[in-house]
Amino acid sequence: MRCWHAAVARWFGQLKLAFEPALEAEFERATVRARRYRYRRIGYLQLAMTHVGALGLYALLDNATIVVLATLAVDLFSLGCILVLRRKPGVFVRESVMMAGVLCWVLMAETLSLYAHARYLWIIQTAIALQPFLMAAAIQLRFPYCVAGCVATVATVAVGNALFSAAAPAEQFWMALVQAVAAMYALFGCWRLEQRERVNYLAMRASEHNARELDRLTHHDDLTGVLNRRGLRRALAGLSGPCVVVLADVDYFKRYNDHYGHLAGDRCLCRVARCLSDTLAGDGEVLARWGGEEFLVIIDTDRPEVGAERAERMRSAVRRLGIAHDASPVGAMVSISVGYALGALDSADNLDDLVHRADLALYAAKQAGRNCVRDRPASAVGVEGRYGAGISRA
Ligand SMILES: Nc1nc2c(ncn2[C@@H]2O[C@H](COP(=O)(O)OP(=O)(O)OP(=O)(O)O)[C@@H](O)[C@H]2O)c(=O)[nH]1
Repeated sequence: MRCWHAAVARWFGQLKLAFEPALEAEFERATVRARRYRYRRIGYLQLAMTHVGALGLYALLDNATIVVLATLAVDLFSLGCILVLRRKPGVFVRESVMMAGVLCWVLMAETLSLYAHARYLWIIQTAIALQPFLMAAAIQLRFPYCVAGCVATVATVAVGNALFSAAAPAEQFWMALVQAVAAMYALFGCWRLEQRERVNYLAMRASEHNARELDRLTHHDDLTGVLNRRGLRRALAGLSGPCVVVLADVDYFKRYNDHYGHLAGDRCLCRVARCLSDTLAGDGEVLARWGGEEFLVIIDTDRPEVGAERAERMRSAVRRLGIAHDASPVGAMVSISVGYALGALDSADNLDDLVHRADLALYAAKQAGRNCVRDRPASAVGVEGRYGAGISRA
């Protein structure tokens, strides 16, 4: 019993076609190219089919002029559709034009049926009944437009039959039945195809999201969101030339963890990472978490003074954050020590060498009392002395 209920609920759930509006617009954007391409292809197909159909009608009808005129009308309409589609119209114009293209066929068949011998009428009427099939199976109009198209087709045929058809009432009833079944089938087919397309779209979206997430996890640090080592190597792949490597390390971070707890330590690292990221000047600069509480910045420059300026900017920015660190001997606030080195990046392979040189400078900064900047090799930059008060030169 429950199974039965669940199946019905699932089926009704599947009947829903609509995404929320934002997703609807995204779906339209994602599928519009394929749709335009398919519609154009159908336009060309319709041109070819019109001519094949015209040959058949020529054999059925005595009146050649009306066949030529009807063929010409459909030709012009098909070409018009193709031209409109080339101009990349919005969804309303695009779907309406295609729907009108189908109706054009219906009208042509209705007009021709006026001139048909009574014994051929059923052929033409069946052709009319097949129009909604064409819509659903080949054109695959968006569902609301398919509904409008089917209603318009059935109405056109009903009015045409009532006013002009020479068929007997019993024949008219069977023809109407065939058309109704065809229209229902078309609606169902169109709904099913669009439903599939939507489900596929959602699956594609989910897999793209997963791929992005995998990429993010592989190349970014989970805690701070900045690049990790692997991400940094990828960002540097293919780059070569002079650069400045800046290595920053949070001072007395073990004490911070011990004093405030590991979670607070995590939050502190996140704030420091965001702060360092804000100090980057643009495309030529990359920030990564090198490990634990160490951050690395690569600056695409051959001028050591740029490295000195950027390193000092990082140091003072972190200090300005004003994160309390009661266990730190360096002014009861979180601070970083920074070392930088100028070098040449031949490939991502010699990155370790450059980092090693920056690490030596960082070591010098730690030796100098922390919360300061040093370069590599011995020529220390007394940053506080140069940019402000406090830490002395090593
Ligand atoms: N909360 C937190 N702590 C971390 C993380 N990664 C590394 N640490 C801690 O960072 C601390 C680094 O300590 P040390 O290498 O001794 O350096 P320090 O205490 O900062 O001292 P100096 O660098 O010499 O100023 C260790 O206690 C690590 O546990 C992390 O992701 N989160």
